[in-house]
Amino acid sequence: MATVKEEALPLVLVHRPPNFHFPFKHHLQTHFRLLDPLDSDPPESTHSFFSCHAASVALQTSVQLGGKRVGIVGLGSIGAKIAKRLEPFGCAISYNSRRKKPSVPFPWFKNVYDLAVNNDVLIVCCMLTEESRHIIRKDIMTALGKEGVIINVGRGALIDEKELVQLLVRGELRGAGLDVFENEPDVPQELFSLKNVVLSPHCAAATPECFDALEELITANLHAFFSSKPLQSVVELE
Ligand SMILES: NC(=O)C1=CN([C@@H]2O[C@H](COP(=O)(O)OP(=O)(O)OC[C@H]3O[C@@H](n4cnc5c(N)ncnc54)[C@H](O)[C@@H]3O)[C@@H](O)[C@H]2O)C=CC1
Ligand SMILES: O=CC(=O)O
Repeated sequence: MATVKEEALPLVLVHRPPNFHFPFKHHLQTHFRLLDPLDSDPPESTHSFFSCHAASVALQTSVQLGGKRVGIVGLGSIGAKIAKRLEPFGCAISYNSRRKKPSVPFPWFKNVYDLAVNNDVLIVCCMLTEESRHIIRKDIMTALGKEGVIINVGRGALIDEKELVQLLVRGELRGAGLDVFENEPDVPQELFSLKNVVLSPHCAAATPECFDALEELITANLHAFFSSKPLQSVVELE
């Protein structure tokens, strides 16, 4: 059997191209379920502050999406599409990324603390690296304030989960929508009994359409690679 020396293998990293269609309906359902009090049909796997309570309770505790200041942590492929869909609801979008993106019209905050101070909602969708681990620390969540809502569809370890749970338990955050957890599949028990939290089991991308699209992308990249053609969505290492 022919063998290839490890050092002879070229390493090419690819990621999803900007036009890669994730099932954003699903992603945004995750967000809107938390933010839209009119949503009355969450899957059974989730419990919702807004939808699992009597209408009278929900009325006192509803959050209106329109007009909210939404800060996006990581304005990549997913973040940009979330912004595009939130704008028509009248949300004021701003973002944090390592560098300002010249083609993006939204205000950029150089650090996550300032983003938190200036927003009502934080949506976390940056990649997890050593640099971004616990990018959402206690002081960031405290800066967001008691009326603040945090949504995480990126990776659990982007948020200091212990601190998040404590703040939610003590009512020092208004709510959270979490698709990802720091030690999956373990989810902190406290979260299950909180009424101001929406949980989903890391399923924001789990649709047949998404998996078909991923398969197509991987196949196209392999074809391109073995025919010495340009690959789609090559990761530029900085
Ligand atoms: N919950 C789920 O099912 C899914 C979760 N994901 C997660 O969402 C992440 C984002 O996905 P895409 O938007 O497709 O990736 P992307 O690569 O297009 O965007 C990631 C963004 O994060 C930014 N970023 C990296 N380090 C940062 C830092 N230290 N501070 C601020 N921003 C930083 C990058 O500049 C980039 O704009 C993925 O890395 C993955 O972990 C992705 C798909 C499904
Ligand atoms: O979490 C899922 C992913 O595709 O990344």
